[in-house]
Amino acid sequence: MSMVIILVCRDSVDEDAVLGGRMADEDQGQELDTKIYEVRPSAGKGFGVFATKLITRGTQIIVEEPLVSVAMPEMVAGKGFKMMDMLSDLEREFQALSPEQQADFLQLHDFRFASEDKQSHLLTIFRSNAFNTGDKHVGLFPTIARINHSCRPNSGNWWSEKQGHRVIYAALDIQEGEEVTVSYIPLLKKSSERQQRLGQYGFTCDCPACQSEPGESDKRRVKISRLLETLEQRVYHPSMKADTNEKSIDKALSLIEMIEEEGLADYLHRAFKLAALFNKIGGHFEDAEMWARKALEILQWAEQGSIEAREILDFMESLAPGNLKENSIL
Ligand SMILES: C[S@@+](CC[C@H](N)C(=O)[O-])C[C@H]1O[C@@H](n2cnc3c(N)ncnc32)[C@H](O)[C@@H]1O
Repeated sequence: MSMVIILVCRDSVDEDAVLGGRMADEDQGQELDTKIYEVRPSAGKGFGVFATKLITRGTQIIVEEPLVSVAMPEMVAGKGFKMMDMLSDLEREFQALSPEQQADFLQLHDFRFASEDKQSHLLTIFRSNAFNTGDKHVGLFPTIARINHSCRPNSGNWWSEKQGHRVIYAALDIQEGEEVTVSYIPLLKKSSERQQRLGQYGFTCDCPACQSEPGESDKRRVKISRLLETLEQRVYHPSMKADTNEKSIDKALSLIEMIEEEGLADYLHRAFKLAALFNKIGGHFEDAEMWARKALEILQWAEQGSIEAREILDFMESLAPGNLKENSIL
């Protein structure tokens, strides 16, 4: 749902250490269980985050505020972010940290290209680990930074503007001992494009999607991407023809199936929402409510009162018999 903007981390860590993380989320009135994960070495990937017991889908695994957050540097087409513009902000933020926090920062992965041997470590560590903190800022989350990438991740990743924290939640059941994974990049791309993006992080992904039968997964992802885009446009300009809307419902259902087959759980809420909207347009209010409820469930795993979750709640309210004559989609 929310995405890493950054570059790479290198694979040279002190493999003796096992780290813990901050796990209390008082704002959401929820005590998170500190023992559900541990940070430990992950073969060939440096550190990783692992489930220490079954983590059922929907569980918030990590809720973390950024240690530092700075304005996003300007993006230059074809060249990426102007990282040097960020350095002075980063140095100022770093100086304001306690010695322990500075140590937490400096322990994180530090990927640098060969041409960067003189580059500031603050900058390369930050670049290797940072996640968005809103549309215009980017920050460092020391525990979340230990989560490795998969193109078929088992966890979702959400920035809460209201709470000022990032949430990692289980999008699927995660078995005891299984590694917790998120995606660093947009996933509705072919494997070759994904690998190119991940090259900036200094590794080649060997997740099940990247190892699967060449072509199959790529084709499905391209199809999912096109269908999502088409249906998300069409739903706000629905056809007056009943059979066209019925076809859109079928397409939304096949979208859900493809997303499930491809193991992209983090994209499901968008497809559920489409199924809900097209069912309402088609006058199938019970089905509309059922799909809306599924979308809401996922959105609420990440954040109870988000704008997106409230939109779905409003939609569900609009399905009540007295409200239907309004005839708006949401
Ligand atoms: C944000 S850090 C993740 C945590 C890191 N493994 C650590 O030890 O702190 C990103 C770095 O982890 C490694 N990494 C992440 N996902 C990986 C994957 N799927 N395969 C291999 N290495 C991966 C790469 O070195 C990457 O630059």
